[in-house]
Amino acid sequence: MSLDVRTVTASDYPDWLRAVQNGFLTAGSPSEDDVAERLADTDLSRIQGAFEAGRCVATFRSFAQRLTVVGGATVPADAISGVTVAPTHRRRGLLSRMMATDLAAARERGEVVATLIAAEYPIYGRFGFGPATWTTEWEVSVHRAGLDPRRSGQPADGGRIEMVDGADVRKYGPELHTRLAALRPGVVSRGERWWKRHTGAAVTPAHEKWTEPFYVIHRDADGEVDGLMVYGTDDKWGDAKQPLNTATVRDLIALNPAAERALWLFLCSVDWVTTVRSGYRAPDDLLPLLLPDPRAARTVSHADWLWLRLLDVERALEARGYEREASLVLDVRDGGGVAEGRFLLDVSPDGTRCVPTTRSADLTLGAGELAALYLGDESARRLVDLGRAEELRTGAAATADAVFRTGRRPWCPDIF
Ligand SMILES: CC(=O)SCCNC(=O)CCNC(=O)[C@H](O)C(C)(C)COP(=O)(O)OP(=O)(O)OC[C@H]1O[C@@H](n2cnc3c(N)ncnc32)[C@H](O)[C@@H]1OP(=O)(O)O
Repeated sequence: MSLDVRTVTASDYPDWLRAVQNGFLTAGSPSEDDVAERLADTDLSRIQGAFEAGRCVATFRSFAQRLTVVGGATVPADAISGVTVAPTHRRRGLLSRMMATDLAAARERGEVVATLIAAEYPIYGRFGFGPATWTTEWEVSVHRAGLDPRRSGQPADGGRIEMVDGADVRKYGPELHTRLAALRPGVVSRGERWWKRHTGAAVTPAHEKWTEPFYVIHRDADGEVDGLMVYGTDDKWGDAKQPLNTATVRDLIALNPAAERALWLFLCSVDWVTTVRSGYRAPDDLLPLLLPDPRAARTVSHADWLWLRLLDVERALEARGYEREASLVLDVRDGGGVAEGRFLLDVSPDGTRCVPTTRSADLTLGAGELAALYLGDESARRLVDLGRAEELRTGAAATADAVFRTGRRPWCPDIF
């Protein structure tokens, strides 16, 4: 039977969406409302499908995104999502084919990186991606945390926590997120639909159950909104009538440590809440260490999160900021792909320059390893010790670490 791999049309879209849903192991088809709402927010020219006998058997989607890099600039990113191949058609190269088409188009459009959240670790390294941010989720036993149970949920520094509703979150959230993006490498842009979906103002897919969460904002002492938290609770009680609620954070944006601290302490002060589940946070979030007893926070998940693929090494390395001056020659291996080459990174008071060079290399590494270093999270020394990078000049890994690494780790709050 012949297989047609092509760009999807509006009439293909319901079946394409059904294939995505089924590929992610949810049976059935999406509702007409869900299809219509997603279609309105979709650039069909960036959606690929493989069709056989009139049925979609593989899916691939990309969309325009901005990624914050070290120093606060953003670069245009090719965000990849909805990658599925039906179990009947796996391991015949369909993903490889659609990925090659998409990355070539992204490079043509001038996008600097490609981004994705990997369903499984082993899938995307072969396509030049590397894990650029990691995430940690904690579960806090509130009674063990050593917090004074008599304290109020309000901060003592003049700031204020207010309970609000979904419409307030749609009002304050986008600007807060934009301000967060200027501060934190790894943050990716959020469209309007994200805010609607996460505040109950969009159609809920038939297979998902929407429950209204609680919404709170934090104001600083001048009344300016500088934090936001969305959390749900589960209404659990013990046999002897003890409250045993778990509060699970769905979203938490804090523009400064005071707001971050106030939001966590607020949640740990809600009566009946005995467990706080943090949601996916930066591995160096303030949460565990701000508690008097950080061991009350058990790590329940720690894993790779945002994967990156550099599409334009020169623009990518010139876009980010560096803590110190440097001159480093990187030999990047990319299987002949777009990141392949030898590049001189020159950081000086006059600015940053990254250009192809014939000078001898200091460090040689794969495209995925360069992606892992790019936002400052990975250590060049560790990559050399793992045998994934080679130091051609003594001290080059230490220089790379001094140049690339950051004080706080990059973090991507979103899944897409
Ligand atoms: C960004 C996102 O959307 S993440 C979501 C990814 N999707 C899923 O996890 C849904 C379930 N899985 C699938 O739909 C499919 O198995 C996919 C999309 C992961 C892979 O699609 P395929 O068409 O089978 O991949 P393709 O045939 O191009 O494989 C290319 C290579 O990757 C390897 N590979 C593919 N998937 C995996 C995997 N899950 N684990 C390990 N290796 C893998 C293949 O073995 C092949 O290796 P080879 O070149 O050495 O032979």
